[in-house]
Amino acid sequence: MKLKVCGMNHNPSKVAQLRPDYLGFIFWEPSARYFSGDMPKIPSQIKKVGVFVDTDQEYVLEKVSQHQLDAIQLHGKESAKYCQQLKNSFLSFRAPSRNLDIIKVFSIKDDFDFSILKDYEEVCDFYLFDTKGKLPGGNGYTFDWSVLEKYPSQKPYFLSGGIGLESIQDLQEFLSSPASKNCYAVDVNSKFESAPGLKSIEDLKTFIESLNSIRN
Ligand SMILES: O=C(O)c1ccccc1N[C@@H]1O[C@H](COP(=O)(O)O)[C@@H](O)[C@H]1O
Repeated sequence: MKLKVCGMNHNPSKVAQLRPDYLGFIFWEPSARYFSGDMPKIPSQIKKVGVFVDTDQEYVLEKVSQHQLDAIQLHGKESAKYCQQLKNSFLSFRAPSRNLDIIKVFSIKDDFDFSILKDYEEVCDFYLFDTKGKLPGGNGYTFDWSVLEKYPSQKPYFLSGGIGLESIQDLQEFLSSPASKNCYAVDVNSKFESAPGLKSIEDLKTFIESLNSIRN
């Protein structure tokens, strides 16, 4: 099980020392976690993810290039066509040896119509399931993960939305259930903060230890 820590702002280098698989940077200006600084040096094995919400493709590509992003997380209502166009544009301006993964987010309230995924199957690399809330993301609430029992795809997905230290037992149960078959990564954000964008290193350490014990 991979781990993504999102909403990097004030202490990304400290979080990077914990060696998560992914670090997320929010490029949606209204967010309290909006990242506008210089990218610190991050070990190359940690993938840098840019999080965008219904924005111009030029802006996305500019950030990809400026910060050498490895993946983009599309956290709005981006269409499958938008995802395809982004991938094509990226391929046309980047050396083919570099990759850009597209993570398309879908927000879940009580139930979810998985038929919507059909259009995205060919044009993104991962899905991410978050909780529907007032904001596009970072709401800090979990959704009922049993919805994923009906997940119809083989595509790996990130499990997100309000995951915190108190979620460990639920995670353990979920990850040993058939519903988690294609769960590729756990994504954490606001539940590990003492202020927006300032991650609690001690809490993350505790979480990583627990996640590792579930993984083994
Ligand atoms: O965190 C934000 O401010 C944010 C703003 C706009 C889009 C996405 C955002 N965060 C993403 O939301 C999920 C869930 O976060 P949480 O655990 O509920 O706080 C996470 O993937 C973040 O990348």
